Amino acid sequence: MSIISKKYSLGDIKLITENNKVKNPIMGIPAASEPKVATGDHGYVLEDVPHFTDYIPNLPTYPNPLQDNPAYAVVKQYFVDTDDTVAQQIVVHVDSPRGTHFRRAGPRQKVYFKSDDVHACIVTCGGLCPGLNTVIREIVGSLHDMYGVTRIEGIEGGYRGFYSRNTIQLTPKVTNGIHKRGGTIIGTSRGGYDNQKIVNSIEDRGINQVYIIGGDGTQKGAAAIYEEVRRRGLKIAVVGIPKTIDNDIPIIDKSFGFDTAVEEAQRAINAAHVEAESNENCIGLVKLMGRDSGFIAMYATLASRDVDCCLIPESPFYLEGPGGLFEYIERRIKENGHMVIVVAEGAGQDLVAESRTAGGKDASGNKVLDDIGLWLSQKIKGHFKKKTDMELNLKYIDPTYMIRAVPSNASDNIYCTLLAQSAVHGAMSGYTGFTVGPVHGRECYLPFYRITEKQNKVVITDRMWARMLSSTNQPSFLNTKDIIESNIDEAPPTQLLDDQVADKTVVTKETTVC
Ligand SMILES: Nc1ncnc2c1ncn2[C@@H]1O[C@H](COP(=O)(O)OP(=O)(O)OP(=O)(O)O)[C@@H](O)[C@H]1O
Ligand SMILES: O=P(O)(O)OC[C@H]1O[C@](O)(CO)[C@@H](O)[C@@H]1O
Ligand SMILES: [Mg+2]
Repeated sequence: MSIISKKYSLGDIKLITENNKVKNPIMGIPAASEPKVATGDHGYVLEDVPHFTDYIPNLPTYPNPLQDNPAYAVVKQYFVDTDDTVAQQIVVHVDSPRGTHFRRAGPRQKVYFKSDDVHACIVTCGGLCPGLNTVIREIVGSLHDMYGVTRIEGIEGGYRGFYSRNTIQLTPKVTNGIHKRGGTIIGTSRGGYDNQKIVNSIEDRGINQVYIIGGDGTQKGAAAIYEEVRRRGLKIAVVGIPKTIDNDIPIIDKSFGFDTAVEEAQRAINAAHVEAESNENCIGLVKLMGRDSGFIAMYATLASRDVDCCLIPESPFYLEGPGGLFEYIERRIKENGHMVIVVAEGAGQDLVAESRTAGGKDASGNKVLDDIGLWLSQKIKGHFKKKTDMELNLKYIDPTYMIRAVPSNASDNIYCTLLAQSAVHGAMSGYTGFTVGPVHGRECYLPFYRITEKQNKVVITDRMWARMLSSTNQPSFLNTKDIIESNIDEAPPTQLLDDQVADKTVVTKETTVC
């Protein structure tokens, strides 16, 4: 089987199931819901993605048409070696096991589809994000220009579009230039997920490659679509492309659109700073997106250097008393005459809860948050009116939707291009039930469960948060107990950190890391 490196004998590499039962990779095919994990010498672990050959026997293969493409023919070793994998951890110690690896993305020598037989579709789900149109454009371009595929459809309006809307024909002509526009030309939505209706629609339309662009909720839905497709024994590649402006998807370096969002947030922070500087005793308060993760707020703050306080969901804070937010604001205004505060929308929700107005869930089941920006504005104004003789000026700027409605910037456009090309190469090569993304700058195929099992969060015991604190000079609002109870116990995330801790678990050849 292709998951087994040819360099190892079967005795050296074992396919492991979730229950730690070792299966002979030739005799036993893991059930769909079981992770496909192989181990090798020195603690090498491959968390692989499914392939058609796992559940459909005797499939024909074809030479990859890219070998005749003049643009790629000159590139030496253009095709990815089937044994290439990418390490999850790159900071290691001399005695570290080799650790977890993911399959490297890219074109393979053999493909599992004839170009004329491919019938692809693309769907975008969840909130908007800069770069959605670029990914759509580049999937269409990659399928058409690299593999000669001509039947590509856009599913309108998210998951529910599979069973309730007509499709849009996507061609290079239709998608040309869309990367310069924000939003998604095929529309998006929350809710409306019906697994059976979606798979029925895919099957009825004769679609055999499904590209699903969306966040954590969308990827959970994509995983379930893959399971159903596999249960029905269909040769349909189900491919996820992770999208989240909040950068809360684990494993991958960062998500597309995040850079653009941080850049766009600078405009709001600059405006807040101009207002604050020009008016007496003035606070410029900016609310940015980030339901559960404060990456946009943290990176926008670090980039700007004009921010005096950044509040995120991961770092609890309090208003009154010594070491609290009000005390810090009073000091800062006395010293400087003005200040800028950036608050992520999910910050301080425990405080707002006392006077909750929102509540409930959206169509996808996400918690509807109270407006922390408005709440904080009122609290700060109220405090200064009551407790000080200072006339306080507060300018509240809420650019939330503006930072995600813009087109993607240059670096995100390139990022989206690599994602789309990797996704198409993966599907053409027979991989399915996977999502794609960069791990330490290398595009990888990742099993769905690895990116949906938890959310990526800012680690407040990490050096990046310390850099942020030292740039604003704000108090940490934490005591030792808070720090101990914070995410310190969790495995170190991979995103945007420069001090990853090497996995020191001693892993022997027979040990599983699932
Ligand atoms: N656990 C789940 N299983 C199947 N489908 C889901 C699940 N969670 C969400 N979905 C569906 O996925 C789609 C998008 O979900 P959601 O609105 O939560 O956005 P998302 O993909 O998480 O993106 P983001 O939150 O970054 O905007 C919706 O159609 C929703 O019904
Ligand atoms: O108002 P909508 O469209 O549901 O989107 C808001 C949510 O989308 C996100 O940007 C995630 O996509 C969150 O940060 C935010 O809470
Ligand atoms: Mg989500």
